[in-house]
Amino acid sequence: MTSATALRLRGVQKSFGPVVANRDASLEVAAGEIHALVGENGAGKSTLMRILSGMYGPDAGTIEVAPNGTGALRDVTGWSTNEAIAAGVGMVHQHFMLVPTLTVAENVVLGQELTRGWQLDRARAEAEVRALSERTGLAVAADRLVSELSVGEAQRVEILKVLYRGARILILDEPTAVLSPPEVQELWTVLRGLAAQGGTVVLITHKLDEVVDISDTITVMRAGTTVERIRTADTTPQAIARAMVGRDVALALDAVGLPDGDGARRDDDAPATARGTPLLSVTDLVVPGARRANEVDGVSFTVAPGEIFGIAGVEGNGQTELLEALAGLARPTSGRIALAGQDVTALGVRARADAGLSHIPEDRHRRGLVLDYSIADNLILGLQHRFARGVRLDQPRVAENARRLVAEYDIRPADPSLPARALSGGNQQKIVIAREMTGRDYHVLLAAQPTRGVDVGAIEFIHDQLRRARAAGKAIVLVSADLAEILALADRVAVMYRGRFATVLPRREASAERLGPYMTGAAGAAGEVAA
Ligand SMILES: Nc1ncnc2c1ncn2[C@@H]1O[C@H](COP(=O)(O)OP(=O)(O)OP(=O)(O)O)[C@@H](O)[C@H]1O
Repeated sequence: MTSATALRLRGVQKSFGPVVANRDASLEVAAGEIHALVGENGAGKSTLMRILSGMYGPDAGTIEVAPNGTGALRDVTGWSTNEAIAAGVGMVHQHFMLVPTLTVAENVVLGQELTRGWQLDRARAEAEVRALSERTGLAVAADRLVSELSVGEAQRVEILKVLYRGARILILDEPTAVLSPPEVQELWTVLRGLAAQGGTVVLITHKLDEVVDISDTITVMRAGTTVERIRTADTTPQAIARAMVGRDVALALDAVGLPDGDGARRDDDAPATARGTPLLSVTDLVVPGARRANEVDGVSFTVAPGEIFGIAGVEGNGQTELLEALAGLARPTSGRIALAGQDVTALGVRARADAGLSHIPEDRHRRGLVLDYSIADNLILGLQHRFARGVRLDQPRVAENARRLVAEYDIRPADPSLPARALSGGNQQKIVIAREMTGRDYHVLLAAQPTRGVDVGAIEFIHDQLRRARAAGKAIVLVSADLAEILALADRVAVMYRGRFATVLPRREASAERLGPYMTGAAGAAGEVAA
């Protein structure tokens, strides 16, 4: 490696109470390099990067950084986030840290306010954010409220915010978990541009095809420590997976988007056609929204027992609102939703759950978990009435349920009394999946980004659970930004574009090549051709 070292971490140690998150972890990245940090859920990746970005101080070890990614290394051990930002080190977190009541532009300039007199110069902020958005190719509407954004859009705002602060060492924690393939390509262009100008990128991702695609070097973490450093050119996704997990996970690899012809596994156990009266029937559904007059603009479909209905599309085309309306979290202005023959359009969340609906929400922090509750309590969230004895919870049953699910879903650390907040992102996701797939006898499962942030081993497991649910005759609506995931699981695939289904295809006719133009609006219903 001829370039100068941009950052060096040595012997980093960090514990949270009894949990050792990092032990003797080391990392070295050269300036101008895109470096991937990989490892199983809970391996300690986020913690290590939070230490680098000043969010946590290490218990032991040293952090050295070349300010602005160039020049001599400086010992910055224990620095604050503000000091890190001033030295050009910025981190985009896995869970968003934006202020929902402010606009996109206000969030981006927050802390670096452009003032006019006493007031924020909103027009200037918006103009600057628009210019940055154009320069980087990260499309956002500068004047929109953050509370109205989909997770994919919020992700772009987080990246813009860090770039606005002049980051030269950019740390991204699973940035592509909610991005569709074209959005991922856009992000790669941004990162390559940054690296070409001498910037440095550390990327945490579970998608090993991305690692091979974008990184120059890789560090593998296992159980809190860094176990291997690899040059990307010398490795394969299979070898990286083996280093991460310590066993062969070849089966899961094609389901996470490794190219094999059309980029997805053929699902041989999929039923040729699912039969029977639909368990979910949606007719002319219209949901109002902030971006467009109708976020969901007249959508109709049915899902039969034993069928997985996949909804693909670029984030922000109404998928979020569609699922929220189906779950009872958003009110449609017109249309009808029937669940196992019962009209549930006017029912609330709880009544729909009782009618046989389960929901894995896309935003696990806002909708899926109470972070300060224990793992055990989160595993019965919304199901408390089923665990009641008189007016109290039947604690032995709650504990038994937690013990069983923690073991079955391999939730780590395996201590049900820990608050959900103390778990890594992927382990938090496993809590939501475990609860929604086992807690009630459901007919219909709404699964939004079900494998977001989970590692290859866990993806394999979750996909298996979804296939089992299908085999047991459930109707499943799967929304995923990951087209490979949709193609691996769905029996039919709809592409959502600007609030409508641009196409619905049986799996055997769906491929990345065929669906791509519908996702970008280049092809669509009535043969419209978008500008
Ligand atoms: N604030 C915290 N309080 C208590 N424990 C924590 C905290 N943050 C992390 N941990 C624990 O430290 C370990 C490492 O977590 P970390 O988030 O760094 O893992 P990760 O590799 O980023 O995982 P993932 O891929 O799931 O995001 C986990 O066991 C986690 O439960």
